[in-house]
Amino acid sequence: MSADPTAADGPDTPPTHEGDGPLLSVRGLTKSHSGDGGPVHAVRGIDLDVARGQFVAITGTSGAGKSTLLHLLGGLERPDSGTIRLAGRRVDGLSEARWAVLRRRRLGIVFQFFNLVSTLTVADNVEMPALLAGRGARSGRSDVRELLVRLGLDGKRDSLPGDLSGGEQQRVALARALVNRPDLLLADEPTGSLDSRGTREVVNLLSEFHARGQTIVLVTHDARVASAAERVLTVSDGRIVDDIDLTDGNGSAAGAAGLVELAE
Ligand SMILES: Nc1ncnc2c1ncn2[C@@H]1O[C@H](COP(=O)(O)OP(=O)(O)OP(=O)(O)O)[C@@H](O)[C@H]1O
Repeated sequence: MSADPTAADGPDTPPTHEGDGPLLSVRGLTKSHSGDGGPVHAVRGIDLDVARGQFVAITGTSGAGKSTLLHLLGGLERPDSGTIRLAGRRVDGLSEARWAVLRRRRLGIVFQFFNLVSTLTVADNVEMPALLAGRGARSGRSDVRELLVRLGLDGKRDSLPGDLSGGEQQRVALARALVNRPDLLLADEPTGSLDSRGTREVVNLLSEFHARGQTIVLVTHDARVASAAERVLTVSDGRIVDDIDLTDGNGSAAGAAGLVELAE
């Protein structure tokens, strides 16, 4: 992995080596939104470590603060206090421009609504982040081809997003998020607008990428989706109130049961 181009550390930050410690480390994270009746304390002091390769699902009732937390982790919103470290480097104080670089090079983000460019083909949508990250078109294209094949979308490479099913569009969004081989995939309700078939497709792909070592942090309302993860956090009123390890002790997700359920 190349040196972090976005280093935001001040002199107080001890040097760390990538690979040491958790991929993601959050301490004392808080965030309020301004609401009509005063500040809404969406995130109220979250501590969280996510190991490399871990698949973490964040669940909780509506308004619990899940999306705000995910947005903070992706630099889409700024914390009021607390620290976020990615691969040992503090990133919470990065400028907009540096967050943009970080997102392009090291993060993949998927949302409920796929945010594809409607006038670009599937292949061009997927290739876009590789081009934006300054990777040569040729290496970008071979990665795009490989991803489209792996995601079962090769036959759709020249289609426009509007001609695809919801599940297919989310697979394109997933391919776009993964094309730069991100350290961390963040997903906010990625199955929230899909039917059960689309949900199954996306969950199976997430499980497959996790099995290949992809670190994933996913927000979901859907217990079946959460059960594909190996660790499930419950957020309530801006705090983590439960942290369950679903692995069976051998490193494999007990959530395979969830996949079976989805496949029926
Ligand atoms: N931009 C905003 N401005 C004002 N309040 C906000 C904003 N975004 C979120 N909130 C409030 O912050 C709290 C947490 O919202 P958040 O969207 O993080 O919760 P959530 O758990 O993701 O909910 P849902 O599952 O419904 O998406 C809620 O009370 C919400 O109304």
